[in-house]
Amino acid sequence: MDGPIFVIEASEADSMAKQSGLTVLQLLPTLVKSAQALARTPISNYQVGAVGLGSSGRIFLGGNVEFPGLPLYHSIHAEQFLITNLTLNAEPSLKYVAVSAAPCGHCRQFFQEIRHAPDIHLLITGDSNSNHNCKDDLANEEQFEPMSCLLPHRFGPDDLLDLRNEALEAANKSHAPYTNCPSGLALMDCEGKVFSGSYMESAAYNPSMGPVQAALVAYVMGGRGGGYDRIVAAALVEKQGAQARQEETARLLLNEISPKCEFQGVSLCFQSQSQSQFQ
Ligand SMILES: O=c1ccn([C@H]2C[C@H](O)[C@@H](CO)O2)c(=O)[nH]1
Ligand SMILES: [Zn+2]
Repeated sequence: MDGPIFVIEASEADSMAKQSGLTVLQLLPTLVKSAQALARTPISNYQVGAVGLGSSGRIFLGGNVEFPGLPLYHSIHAEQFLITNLTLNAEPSLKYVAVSAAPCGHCRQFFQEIRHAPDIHLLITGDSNSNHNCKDDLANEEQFEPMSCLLPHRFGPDDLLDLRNEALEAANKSHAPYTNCPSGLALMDCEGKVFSGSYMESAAYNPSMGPVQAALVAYVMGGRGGGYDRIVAAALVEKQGAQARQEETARLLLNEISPKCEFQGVSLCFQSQSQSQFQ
């Protein structure tokens, strides 16, 4: 039984384009309607279609999916469907996307996880009534907008990696003579400013200062009086198998004061007893 089509092979995409006298790029918006037809929208009856061209020349389709009886956040956006489709099919990278409606903020952020995200180009076709098959209205490359315009000042995986390096640097500055379990935590605010803190142990144990508290001191001092909700990401680096683990307690505190903060816990091996070997 032939089911709905979610992936078009490169050779098939080529011949489809040739048959319609189009380039493969121009073919994308003409497929948006087919992508919309893949949507499962029992709640909104609002069908979003997303069509993507990968570096292999394959074309991928995605539609939004809603689940009645559950909170709305269980829904899958068409863009997320598309990106998942690419991942499931091991597509190396996404180059161009045509989508029936402007992607929401979450989707723009979700696109950032893809390799070379700022270079992905996107075209918003409008609803299914707009006719991109029309020869006078053929999509050309300039009509596709780069993701860097759709989401300026991006927060991407590199930021989190930078944050991890900051946390590592802070861990190296720890004072942990009693457990030999150094740790460091770096926070990032919504402007991209980073605040880091190092673990400091006390001979009386309990007065020890956790890396999350130390980083929050840095934030309170340097964060221009802003609320904790301005903290968007945190990275913690600590020793693998540490007997004094910080991750759970750091998560607990940050979850409480800044629930939307993205948290990354990293446990790393020591190569020797020396803290300078921490990596
Ligand atoms: O970027 C967006 C925004 C919304 N939707 C879907 C979610 C829901 O099913 C419907 C109404 O919001 O549209 C998408 O697919 N992508
Ligand atoms: Zn969305």
